[in-house]
Amino acid sequence: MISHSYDELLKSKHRLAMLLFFFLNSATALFSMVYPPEKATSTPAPLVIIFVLCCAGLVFSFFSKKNYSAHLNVCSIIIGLFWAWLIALRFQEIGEVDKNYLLVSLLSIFFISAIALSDNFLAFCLHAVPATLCVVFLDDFQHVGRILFTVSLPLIGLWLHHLMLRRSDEFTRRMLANLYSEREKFSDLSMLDPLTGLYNRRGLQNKLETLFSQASGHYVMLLDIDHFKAYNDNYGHSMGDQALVRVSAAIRDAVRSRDVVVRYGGEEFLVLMSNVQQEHAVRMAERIQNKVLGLNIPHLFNAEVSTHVTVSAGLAALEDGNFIHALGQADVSLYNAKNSGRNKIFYAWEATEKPQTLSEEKLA
Ligand SMILES: Nc1nc2c(ncn2[C@@H]2O[C@H](COP(=O)(O)OP(=O)(O)OP(=O)(O)O)[C@@H](O)[C@H]2O)c(=O)[nH]1
Repeated sequence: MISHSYDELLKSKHRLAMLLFFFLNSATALFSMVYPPEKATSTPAPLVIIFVLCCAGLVFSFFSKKNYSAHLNVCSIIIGLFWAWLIALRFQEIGEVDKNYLLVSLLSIFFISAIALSDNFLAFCLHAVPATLCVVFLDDFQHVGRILFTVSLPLIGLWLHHLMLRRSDEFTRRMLANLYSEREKFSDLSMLDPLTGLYNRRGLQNKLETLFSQASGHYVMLLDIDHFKAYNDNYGHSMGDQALVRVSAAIRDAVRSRDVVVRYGGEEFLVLMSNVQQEHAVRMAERIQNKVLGLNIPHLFNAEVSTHVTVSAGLAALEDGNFIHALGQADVSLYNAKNSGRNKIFYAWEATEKPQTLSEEKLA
C-alpha cells in the first residue's frame, strides 16, 4: 500500500514538473512578446504558438484528473522545436544588430529546462537540443567548441543529479518494500498463538470480518481439555504445554483447511466451520473428539472419564452473522457437556440434550 502511495507521490511530482514546464515556457514566451529584443519588428508565429500551446497545456494539466506527465518527452521536443524555429526567425531579423541574441536565447532555453526538467534527463535534452543545434548552425559553426562546452557542463551535472535521484528512488522503494513485508510478518505473527501456532482471539476477529461476507452455514464449536489442571499438577507444566501442542495439531488435522481453529483461552479452543451443513459440522466435531482421544496422551487423573486426555465440546449454529449469540450457545453447551460427565459433545439446537460420548473401547 505504501509503495502504491509512493508511486502516487512520484506521479504528483512529475505532474508538478509538467505544470512548471508549461508555466515557464508560456511566461518566457509572454515576456518575449511584451519586451521583444531591440529592432524586432514583428511577433513571430512560433512565439504565439508556444504561448498558446503552453497556456492550453497548463490549464488542461491543472484541471484534468488524469496524469499526462508520461507525455512530457513529446511536449518537450515539440516546444523545443518551436523555440529553435523562433531563434532562427529572430536571428534573421536582428542577428547582425545584436550579436548576443543567440547566447541569450540559448541560456533562456537551458534555464527553463534546468528548472522544470531536472528530474527527467531525456525531456531536458529533447527540449534543449533543437535550440542548441539551431544556434550552432546560425553561428556558422564558428564557436562550436565553446557552445558545446557551455552546453555539456549543465548536461553532465544534470546527468549526475539524475543518477543520484534514481539511486535514492530505488533505495526508498527497497526500504518501503522491506518495511511492508516486516509489517505484514508482524501483523501475521500478532494473530497467532506462539505455543500452538493456532489463531489467537485477534486472528479470530480478523477471520470473522471476512467470514460474514461469505455464504451462510457457519458453526461455532468450543472445546475444553478435561481436567487439565490435574494434568498440569501431576505431569508438570512443560508436559502440559506439550499436550496442548499435540491437541492443537489434532484439532487442526480433523477439520478442513478453510475452517478456523483458535486457541481461545488456556486449554480452550474454538473452531469456526464455514459453509457447512449441520450433519457435516457434527461429523467434524466427532472427528475432533476422536483425534484427540486417538493421540493416547496418558492422563491418569482425568477422574472417571478416561485414562487419556479428552475434550468436552459445545457446538452451535452461527445464524444471521450473530457470532456473539452463537458463541454464547456453544459455551452453554460446553458447560452442559462438562457437567454431564465430560468427554462429550453437546449441540445447542437439540432441545433434549443428547450428548455424544466417546469411550476408548469405541475408538479401538
Ligand atoms: N501447561 C499449560 N497449562 C495451561 C496453559 N494455559 C492454561 N493452563 C492450565 O489449564 C488449567 C485449566 O484448569 P481449569 O480451568 O481449572 O479447568 P480443568 O482443570 O481443565 O477442568 P475442567 O475444564 O472442568 O475439566 C489451569 O491449570 C491452567 O494453569 C498453558 O499455556 N500451558
